[in-house]
Amino acid sequence: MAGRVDLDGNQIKPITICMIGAGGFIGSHLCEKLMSETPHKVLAVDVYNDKIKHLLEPATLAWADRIQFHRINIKNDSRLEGLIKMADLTINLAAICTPADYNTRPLDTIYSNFIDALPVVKYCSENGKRLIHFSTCEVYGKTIGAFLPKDSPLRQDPAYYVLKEDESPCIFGPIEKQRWSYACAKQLIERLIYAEGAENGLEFTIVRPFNWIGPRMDFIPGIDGPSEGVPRVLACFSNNLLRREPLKLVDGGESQRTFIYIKDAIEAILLMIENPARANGHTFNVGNPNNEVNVRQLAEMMTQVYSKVSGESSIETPTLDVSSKEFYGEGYDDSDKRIPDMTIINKQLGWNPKTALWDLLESTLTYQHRTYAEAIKQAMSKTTAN
Ligand SMILES: NC(=O)c1ccc[n+]([C@@H]2O[C@H](COP(=O)([O-])OP(=O)(O)OC[C@H]3O[C@@H](n4cnc5c(N)ncnc54)[C@H](O)[C@@H]3O)[C@@H](O)[C@H]2O)c1
Ligand SMILES: O=c1ccn([C@@H]2O[C@H](COP(=O)(O)OP(=O)(O)O[C@H]3OC[C@](O)(CO)[C@H]3O)[C@@H](O)[C@H]2O)c(=O)[nH]1
Repeated sequence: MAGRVDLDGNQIKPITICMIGAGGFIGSHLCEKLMSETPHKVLAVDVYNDKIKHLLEPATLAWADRIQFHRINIKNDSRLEGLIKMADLTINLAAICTPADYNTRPLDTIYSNFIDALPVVKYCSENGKRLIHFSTCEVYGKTIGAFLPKDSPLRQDPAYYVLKEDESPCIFGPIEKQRWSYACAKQLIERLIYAEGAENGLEFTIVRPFNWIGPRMDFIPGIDGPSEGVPRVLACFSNNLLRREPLKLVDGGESQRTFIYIKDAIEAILLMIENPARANGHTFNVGNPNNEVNVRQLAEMMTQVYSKVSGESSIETPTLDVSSKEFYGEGYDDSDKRIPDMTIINKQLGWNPKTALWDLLESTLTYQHRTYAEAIKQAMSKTTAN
């Protein structure tokens, strides 16, 4: 760790980071990276710590004096401002960010993604502290291309669907499509942060993740999360594969996504943390434009990869079509296609993603199989016995 330098050749000084939402999927990987590869300290704030337990215990771990867990709900805890004041940088990851919640719990979604983030922005601005805020690729909503006639040759032109931080519009559906409650709340907090930068000099960076996936993402229903819960697609499909049931394709599985391996994405965040002069004032897409599939192709690939890592053959009918109303309920809508433009992050931080989709699915599904296969077998045999 000695002699680490930033992208401009300057010595990197150890800093203290207040990481809100540190106990979640991204937070757990970021904490791991900061502990194992940097000298920085982390004040880890969350309501849960299961995903970072391995970093907190035992006290003999090499980084034991560099990470502290604070069980705090940022909705209503006066300790938050003190922690932000103690830190050089605040990273805010806290959010409700599973699509199944956006149309069924729209108020919680809006409060979580806008109202609860307000004090964080305010404390950073008032105390002259730097902020890295996690937004989402969903702020782009639908592509311009989605509104072109199905047979239009313009649909082949990247200008109509590649998503650019400083050019693309944010296109959401009507208000009764409550799916967009999340994207709209994220967009407004981005605008507020930008305005704090413009009017009050807040030093900020906004991150727009494009479907980061990997180990520890969400939960497996009935094992380490509620039986009726609906996580994001990686965990939904992992759950189906582990239980040997068909993978459910919402509205034909036609929506397209680009998936990036969490470990590649975390490299980008570390560059932002350690290169403030290059990252401040910017909004960055963080994704892998080379890993595009539609959801049906994702299901097929996951089925093949899971067979390989588990040694089990796939079931006779591997997928099942379901309507979005049946799966998510009233008010669901979808982003059609999400390809990140990489110009800004490339220019500012020289960062590029590395891992191909097949490879990231192989390491992720190996983890899912090792972590959950036995627990699922036991849970399923109990259900059969009852
Ligand atoms: N994973 C992705 O691909 C992705 C994509 C787009 C945007 N994002 C954004 O990145 C951030 C992190 O996402 P994630 O995938 O790690 O989600 P996650 O749900 O795993 O992590 C969020 C964490 O925030 C915590 N949290 C929520 N409300 C809180 C509160 N009031 N007080 C304290 N802690 C609270 C949760 O307990 C959880 O541990 C979110 O802001 C999300 O919108 C993620
Ligand atoms: O069993 C399932 C689950 C989902 N789908 C479809 O897969 C697409 C992707 O779904 P998911 O990963 O759950 O979420 P989104 O990509 O739509 O949204 C996320 O993007 C970033 C973030 O902001 C945070 O992670 C979040 O909002 C989608 O088309 C589902 O309908 C399926 O077919 N079967």
